[in-house]
Amino acid sequence: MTATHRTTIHILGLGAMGTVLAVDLLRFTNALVVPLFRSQERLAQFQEANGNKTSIRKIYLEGAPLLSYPIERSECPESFSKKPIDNLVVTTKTYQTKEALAPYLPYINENTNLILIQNGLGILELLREEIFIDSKNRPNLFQGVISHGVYQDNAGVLNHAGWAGMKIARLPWTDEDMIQKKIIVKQDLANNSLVKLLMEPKFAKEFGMEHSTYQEMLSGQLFKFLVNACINPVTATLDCINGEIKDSCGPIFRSIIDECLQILRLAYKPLFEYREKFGGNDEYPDMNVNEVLTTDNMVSEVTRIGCDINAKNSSSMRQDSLFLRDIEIEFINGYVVRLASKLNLDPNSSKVNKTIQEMASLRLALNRSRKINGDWRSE
Ligand SMILES: NC(=O)C1=CN([C@@H]2O[C@H](COP(=O)(O)OP(=O)(O)OC[C@H]3O[C@@H](n4cnc5c(N)ncnc54)[C@H](OP(=O)(O)O)[C@@H]3O)[C@@H](O)[C@H]2O)C=CC1
Ligand SMILES: CC(C)(CO)C(=O)C(=O)O
Repeated sequence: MTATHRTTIHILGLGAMGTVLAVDLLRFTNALVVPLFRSQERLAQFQEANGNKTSIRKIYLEGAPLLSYPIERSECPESFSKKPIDNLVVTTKTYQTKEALAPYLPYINENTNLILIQNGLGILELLREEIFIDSKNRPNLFQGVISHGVYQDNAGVLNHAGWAGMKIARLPWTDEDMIQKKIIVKQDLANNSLVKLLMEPKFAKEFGMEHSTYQEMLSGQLFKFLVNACINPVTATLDCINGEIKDSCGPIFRSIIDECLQILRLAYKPLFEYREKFGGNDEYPDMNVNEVLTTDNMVSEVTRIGCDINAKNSSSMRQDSLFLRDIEIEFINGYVVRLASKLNLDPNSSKVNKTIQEMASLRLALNRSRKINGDWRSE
């Protein structure tokens, strides 16, 4: 009798997103889920505090069940098996990616499948230009655009608050490969171990997985990017809950979105010209981003998703700012500023996003200063 094959998947970043993924992989697949911790000390903390289990409370479900699953094997740089990595999930914050990957680079090769499950843009450029420079040794790269909402409560429990699924696609290492044929999706679903695992029917249904071409996923990624470019820095700077600004956020969201779209249309030209070039060609999926990614539509959609659907949510950037953690601004509004510079545009073309970036960073600095010097308002 042949032993059942088990896919091994390493998770770099067992935080909110890493945990929500790990728990459902353990619930619905027979994968060997191996978290990679930053140090021996952090690994020991996990084992002592959690009894080698990963847990999450599904508060969107009746009774808000707490789900816990044993972790068979955990590793860190010191204890790593030193064998080639088959499948690697990166669920660290964007600004932690390079440092987190560093100890494992010798074990990532052209047979490794690596998926980024992160908000924002700019990590692909970081991987291409600073980490996987040798094109012959680059892993198969994928992106996950995740819309589940997870926060850690005061008791330290992770709460899965919003169920909203995840889109995945193979990332192109070069801009020339940005537009993919439908056959790429079929081939990965049939042959790629990571895609096969993430698209296993029970898991895919429960986690809301959608597997598509890069251009289809990118359209969703830019949509989510505009949501984050508005909600995250504005609520962090104002220190408010998302829904509080619902009736007054229109002008600032319009300024941010209008400037973002002017720059994104230049940087992702093939995507915005897609319908003209590939419309009617059955080898490619039908898609028209120009109907969705418009300023008027996105002001309405960002307000609906950010201030209606997520009205009671504290944005992840406000949470990071309140807890004095670094914020992901460099990979959201800061990315737009860098993109404008890379495209040799006039600095004024990204003035709004630069100011938003500076204000969010100033708010974090103020929160940190108040922690050290006290809050002068109460003196
Ligand atoms: N939370 C949410 O609801 C959503 C988050 N996202 C995005 O997902 C991404 C991850 O966010 P989230 O899960 O909330 O972040 P968290 O801060 O909850 O998790 C990040 C994890 O990465 C770990 N980590 C950091 N550096 C290293 C390292 N060098 N080696 C190993 N592990 C490391 C951290 O561990 P340690 O404790 O040791 O620092 C932490 O457990 C972000 O881009 C975020 O914007 C997207 C949609 C929703
Ligand atoms: C959707 C939104 C804006 C919810 O707050 C989010 O993704 C975040 O907070 O990072």
